[in-house]
Amino acid sequence: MPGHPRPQPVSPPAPASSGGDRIAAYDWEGLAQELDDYGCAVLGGLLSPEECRGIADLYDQERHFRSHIHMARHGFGRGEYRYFAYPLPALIGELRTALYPRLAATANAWNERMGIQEAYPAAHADFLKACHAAGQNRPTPLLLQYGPGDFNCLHQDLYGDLAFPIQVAILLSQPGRDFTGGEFVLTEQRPRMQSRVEVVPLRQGDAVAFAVHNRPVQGSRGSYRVNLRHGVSRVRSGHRHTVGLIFHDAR
Ligand SMILES: O=C(O)CCC(=O)C(=O)O
Ligand SMILES: [Fe+2]
Repeated sequence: MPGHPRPQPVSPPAPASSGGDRIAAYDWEGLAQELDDYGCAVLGGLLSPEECRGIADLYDQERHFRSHIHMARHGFGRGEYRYFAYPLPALIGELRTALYPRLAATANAWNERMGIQEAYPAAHADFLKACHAAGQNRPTPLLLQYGPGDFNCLHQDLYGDLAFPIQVAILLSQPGRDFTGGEFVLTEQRPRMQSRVEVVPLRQGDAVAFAVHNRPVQGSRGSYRVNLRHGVSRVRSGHRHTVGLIFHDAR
């Protein structure tokens, strides 16, 4: 149109990189240090807003899931979630497989410091084989949905004897626009001391990796073991979706 700058041709969107490439691009030395220091670490911008919406939209498509939990019925809080069925959506499966070896390095170092004999294999497929041999066959990645007033009580996602000690949650909604409140929180119970709390600020598409159960903390006289729980504070308005990536299968 005369007098108007010509719109630039719209270039096709860059093809999304695979889950594996994305995970490899993070500074894992830095993330491992954060996990050691605080029991949690944030992977900023793991998913694009479009991917977040695409995954959140799966919530109403029954065929992707094996079970549906209403948290209030179990005393878990208020809100609901669904466990994915196998096969997992491709991106979720790729991210879980690619995250595992990075987190296993930290998990193995923690076990050594805590005097726990167990060592996690380098490949997720091998860890899943061990889960299956222990009778834990059901997939645990989940999609959570919170509305106004909903919250997730402090808990630990342990589903059998075999448990991988670090898990990941990805925020799919945009704080401030889609919801308010609904902060991800972690508590750390320390032996003979008062508990410590961590509130993790997340943007849409950010992931937080965190200790599920126990981790070692460096004290002035060696390491001591702390007991963690995670949860979500009350959603004050709007709707909040997250994906949880748990690395052990469930009994
Ligand atoms: O909704 C959240 O941020 C936490 C969900 C959760 O408990 C989990 O992924 O295990
Ligand atoms: Fe959880």
